[in-house]
Amino acid sequence: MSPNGARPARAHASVDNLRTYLLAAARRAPDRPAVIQAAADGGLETVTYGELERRVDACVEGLGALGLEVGDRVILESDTNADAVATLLACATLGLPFVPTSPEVPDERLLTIIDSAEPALYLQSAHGKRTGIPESVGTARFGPEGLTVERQPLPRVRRRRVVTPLDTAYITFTSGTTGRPKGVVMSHRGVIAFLRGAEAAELITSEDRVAGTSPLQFDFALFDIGLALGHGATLVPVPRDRLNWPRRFLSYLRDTGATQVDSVPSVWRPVLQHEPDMLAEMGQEGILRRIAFSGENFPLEELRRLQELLPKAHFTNGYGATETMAASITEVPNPLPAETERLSIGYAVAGAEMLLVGPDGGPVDEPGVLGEIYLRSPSLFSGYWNDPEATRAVVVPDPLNPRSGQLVFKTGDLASMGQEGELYFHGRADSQVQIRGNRVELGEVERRIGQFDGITGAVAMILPRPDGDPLLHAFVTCAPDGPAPDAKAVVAFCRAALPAYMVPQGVRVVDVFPLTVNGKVDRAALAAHVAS
Ligand SMILES: Nc1ncnc2c1ncn2[C@@H]1O[C@H](COS(=O)(=O)NC(=O)C[C@H](N)c2ccccc2)[C@@H](O)[C@H]1O
Repeated sequence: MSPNGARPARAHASVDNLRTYLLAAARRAPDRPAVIQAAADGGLETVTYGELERRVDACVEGLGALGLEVGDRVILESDTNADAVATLLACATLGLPFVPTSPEVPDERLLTIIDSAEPALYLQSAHGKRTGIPESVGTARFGPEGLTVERQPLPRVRRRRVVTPLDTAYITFTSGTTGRPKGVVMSHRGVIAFLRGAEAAELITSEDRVAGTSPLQFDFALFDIGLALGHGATLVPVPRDRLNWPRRFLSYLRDTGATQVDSVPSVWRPVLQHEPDMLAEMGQEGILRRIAFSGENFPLEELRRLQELLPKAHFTNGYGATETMAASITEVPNPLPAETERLSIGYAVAGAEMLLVGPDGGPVDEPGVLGEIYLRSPSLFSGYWNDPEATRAVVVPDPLNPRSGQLVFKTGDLASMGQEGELYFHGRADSQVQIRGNRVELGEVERRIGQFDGITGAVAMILPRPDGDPLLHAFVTCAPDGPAPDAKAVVAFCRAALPAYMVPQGVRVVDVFPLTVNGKVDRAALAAHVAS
């Protein structure tokens, strides 16, 4: 018998733990819908807060019998749905960090994550198809009635008796520009500090139905789960296959009664291209109260078109990194004023603060001057999994008061400040390059190209060349019914308005922009186009 008896450690109900925070509504109103989702028979299924808590406890019982220790990692592979939410809350109850992944993640990437995280257990749903999980990892399937164990986890010594707010809620592996994935370790205290700060933005009420469109390994999905359940509202996970068919996507939003849609900008691109009329109908009915987006800049031409179709909707720009869950939530005026050339990322959520720091390491406090965003936040991550060096590079002493011991997050993002101290995003610091000694504003190049008749989207990027100046290249999408724009004409159009060093040397038309698994424009894939 282990020293603290057979009972696994638990979180005290009165302290910050993802389970207690997200199931608070279950005690207040157990019969309210927590999740509305696609059912196996093709219809819709409603899972109430009471039923969700029952499923959580069934999973806690199954997990508790495996003899795992607080801190043991559990890979959770699933689409976003009620059972995935119940399983991650069961992990939280027992202090088991969940590592979210989804069925679309390729085998070798999952194996890389398993190699790094060394999980005790791998969980997939009853009909999950993944095979080849290493022998060192226990395997089980989760469902509404709890767990079905296939392979017991290896026995481990257990010493912990209590799950504390500092313990890890989840570890999200980001693609990491260096290729080796970095595990962002997020504590219960960090996640809940962010969700509490987000409450002050008053995005939703308990009457809302929040449609989430992100895969589980993208913390936007965890933001949707946290926002919806934290407010006693209803989460409406949109199945992946619905996202690929605009008509089916819009029908699903209508059938589920979604009042808000949370997504990366690219989710709207096919809808704008193929189903503007259906969207306009829904816009007139005013059923979509809010469109919330995050992850990357929303191209202004596309955002303006979306606003024209949804004149009654509120638009919200969520900015920030997984390392702090997010940083700011900013209302975007609808319609966007004609002269607006750059979206505001406003001010940090309640309880946090965005600082602008100049190249000299000192504060930037004059409007219009570029600086790097440093974020002071209680939702700062615990560090990168097993990578103290990478952690030290971004978790740094407060630049304004280095002796205080307070640590802030060095975001790697550039921004400038407006007249009221609100911030405007200018891109990644590491994507700022000089061409012939001039800093290139890729956003400006993209905006100019986007104004060319018939072009519906533009992505500009710098391709470093071994010998000589980097190459400025642009990729464009165009209206399906229009003629493909002539590359030379586009270059001339840029030359008429941009300084020479910001005129792209090459313009290539693509059908659609390639996307990463999280739905962001896959710039590496575009760059490979040019290399080929
Ligand atoms: N609204 C933006 N405009 C423009 N560039 C952006 C924006 N949101 C991120 N980014 C960029 O994406 C980076 C962070 O990427 S990430 O770690 O994968 N996290 C995300 O993309 C989503 C983020 N965790 C989140 C989740 C939920 C709500 C809000 C924000 C930022 O450093 C920015 O460079």
